[in-house]
Amino acid sequence: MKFEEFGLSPELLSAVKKHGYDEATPIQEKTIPLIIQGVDVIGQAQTGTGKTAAFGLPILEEVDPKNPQIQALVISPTRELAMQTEEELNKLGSDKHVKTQVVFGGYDIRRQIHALKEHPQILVGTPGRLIDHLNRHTIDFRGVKTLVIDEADEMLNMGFLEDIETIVHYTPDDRQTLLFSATMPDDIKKIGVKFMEDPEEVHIASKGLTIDLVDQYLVNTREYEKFDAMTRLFDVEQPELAIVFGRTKRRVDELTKALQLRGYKAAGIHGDLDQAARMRTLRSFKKGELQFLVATDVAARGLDISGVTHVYNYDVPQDPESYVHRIGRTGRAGHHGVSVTFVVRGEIDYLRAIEKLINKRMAALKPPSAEEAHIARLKNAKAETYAVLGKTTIDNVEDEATEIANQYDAKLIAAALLHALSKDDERTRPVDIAQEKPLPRRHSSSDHGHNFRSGRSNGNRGRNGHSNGNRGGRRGGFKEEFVIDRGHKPVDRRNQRIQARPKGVAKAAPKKREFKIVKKS
Ligand SMILES: Nc1ncnc2c1ncn2[C@@H]1O[C@H](COP(=O)(O)OP(=O)(O)OP(=O)(O)O)[C@@H](O)[C@H]1O
Repeated sequence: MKFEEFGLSPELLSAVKKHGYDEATPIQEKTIPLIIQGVDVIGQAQTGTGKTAAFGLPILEEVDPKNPQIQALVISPTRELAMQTEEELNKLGSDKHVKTQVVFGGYDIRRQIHALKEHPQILVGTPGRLIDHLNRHTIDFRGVKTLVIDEADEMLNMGFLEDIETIVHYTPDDRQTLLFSATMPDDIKKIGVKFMEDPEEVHIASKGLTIDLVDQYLVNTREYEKFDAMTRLFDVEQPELAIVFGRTKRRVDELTKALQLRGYKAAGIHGDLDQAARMRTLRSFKKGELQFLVATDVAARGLDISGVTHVYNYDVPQDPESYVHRIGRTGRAGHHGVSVTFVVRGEIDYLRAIEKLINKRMAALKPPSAEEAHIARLKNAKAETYAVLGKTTIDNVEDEATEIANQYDAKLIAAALLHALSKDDERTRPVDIAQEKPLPRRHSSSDHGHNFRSGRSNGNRGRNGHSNGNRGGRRGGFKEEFVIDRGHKPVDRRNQRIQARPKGVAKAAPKKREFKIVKKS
């Protein structure tokens, strides 16, 4: 279906064209007309299939650029995703002169307050910072006509739910509410429906939850062999741009250091890094200056980085939905991708739960041996040698080149080049990665990952926030003392409450929250 058929205004159609969109994707085709009609919508479609524009375009259609109020609010789970969504809405709305703004933690709030005085019509934000602004009366949601809860199943899970309830209380009752995600477990959907009125559900039917464009493999391995298995695969597969997911922040730090030690261009991203460092890393990765982005689940949802060819799950994700989102960072917008998930004995139940959710068996991949990896590196070094020779001239190095050629045999010189380019020594350096125990046994393989047996796994130290998926007790069987706005530093909100409501909003202030570590037995 062509975008013209939606009856969108010419300013939006020109922006869509500039964006290079020709045909609407299935989720766009189904949801755009409904949203324009004002219906509440639950939109579920596979990763990378254009859900942002599916809610963005109809919102932009309805926004009045002459009205200075915030007319649409989009809540996102991570800062990076909030930024990306705002950028996309900004581009699509630029010809219509719609003002957009993003607010998230880790940045000077005064600057955001200053920018809010420009009166954006669309605001995108992460829950923690939106609540900060509500506390300070620096945002007013009385003009909100449409509320979007993006990555809705994540946002309505225990870790975020209270924040969402708080924010929703500040928006008008007659607003339109939209929930979007690639995954939507029934129990979470039931919670979402409470914020909606007669919602229409749009589920783009497909064989499975994951995109067919991603070839999904698994590697059965042992914990102590995992890193070598993964790097040997790198040497054989030569991924152009890859994301490696680790379960915890410590894991991400260790993997990043170890990859760097072995000469890979890698950098890590997780919630304990300051925002400037996170953004720097993401920018370098997008520019292709890094080959590997090592990340916790902070990068699992929504991030649209073109050219990601491979996703490696160094640790099997704790909940199956997380798997869908992680591997959805590749195979986007019609491109092909590969995912590899490493599974240690004792975590097979998790693999089965994933396979059940995605309705697909992953193909087992035998990790390359040290010899096979060496041969692959040599093959690449040979290709590189020819490429280098093809563009090398004697200019500027004549004397030195003659000196070396007089002393050494040509074969030896070629061997030196091959050794240097294959990085054989670097690639086999010993590294130090703490061995983690497997995840605790799954309680049930039919619960879609939302009801794990109690207690922490040894690898998941308590306040890891998003990285262990145990934010609110629902998944991990314990309540955390800290609420984490995904990717933010832990915020102790035990004594925090909303102090006041914006004028004229007759909603009860939410109850004081108490977060304690409570191990369920
Ligand atoms: N109609 C279209 N034609 C071509 N490309 C599109 C179209 N709509 C969106 N895209 C592009 O597809 C990519 C994925 O879109 P988007 O990030 O909205 O996916 P998503 O469904 O929200 O994914 P996720 O579930 O991972 O958040 C983006 O680069 C976007 O610009």
